[in-house]
Amino acid sequence: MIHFENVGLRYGMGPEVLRDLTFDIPKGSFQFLTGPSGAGKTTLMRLLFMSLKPTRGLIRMFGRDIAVIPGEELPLLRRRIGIVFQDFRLLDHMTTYENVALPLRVRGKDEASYRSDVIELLKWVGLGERINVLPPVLSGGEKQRVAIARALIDQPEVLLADEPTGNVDPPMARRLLNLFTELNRLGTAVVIATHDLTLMDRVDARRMILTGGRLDIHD
Ligand SMILES: Nc1ncnc2c1ncn2[C@@H]1O[C@H](COP(=O)(O)OP(=O)(O)OP(=O)(O)O)[C@@H](O)[C@H]1O
Repeated sequence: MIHFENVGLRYGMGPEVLRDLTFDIPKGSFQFLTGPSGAGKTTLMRLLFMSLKPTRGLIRMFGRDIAVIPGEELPLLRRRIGIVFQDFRLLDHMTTYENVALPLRVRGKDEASYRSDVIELLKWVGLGERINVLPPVLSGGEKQRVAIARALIDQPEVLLADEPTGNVDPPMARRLLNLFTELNRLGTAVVIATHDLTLMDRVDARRMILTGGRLDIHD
């Protein structure tokens, strides 16, 4: 579903941050992306979301070479991907409920068809009491859970989550991990960037380890 071949990336005239990355993300697979701080995890997530283009090599997303995809088609391809950014990127003028419902609204779905699903998911991530508030009054951990709910609500083909448990306590981290494994069971390919070893030890999943811009994969 996603294919990288000899991919390299540098920012501006700087050194290569990612080097010679060759790997596949198969349909329905589950993988952790890990490595020391500054190794390039967020950069790789941005390549996977097509918000950065590689400076060399080939990337195929859903069978298409991203170098030749017209810019106006990218938003459509990105809709097949759920993403949790490290900085959450919630819309501050919309309530928790509206933020989570947004991907469904963008698709033109009728609110009556999804309202109860959105509320159920918000309850599952512990935000049942925060449904009608605006993001600026939420804590960091609450914002993170809204961002996760928004990424999951439409059962994307791929889920990319950058440190999705970085702001929550261990029981909530386990609960969120259960949500990711359940989504994966339903067919979504999941990529979770994390430093959290105890989290990784809970799932028998592929580990993609970035060190100094190079990738090692342990199946
Ligand atoms: N916009 C940018 N311009 C220039 N250099 C950048 C930019 N973003 C990241 N870098 C550099 O690229 C390297 C990889 O950064 P990246 O954020 O991808 O690492 P990371 O593994 O996600 O780190 P962390 O675990 O601390 O979040 C770092 O050396 C960083 O300084």
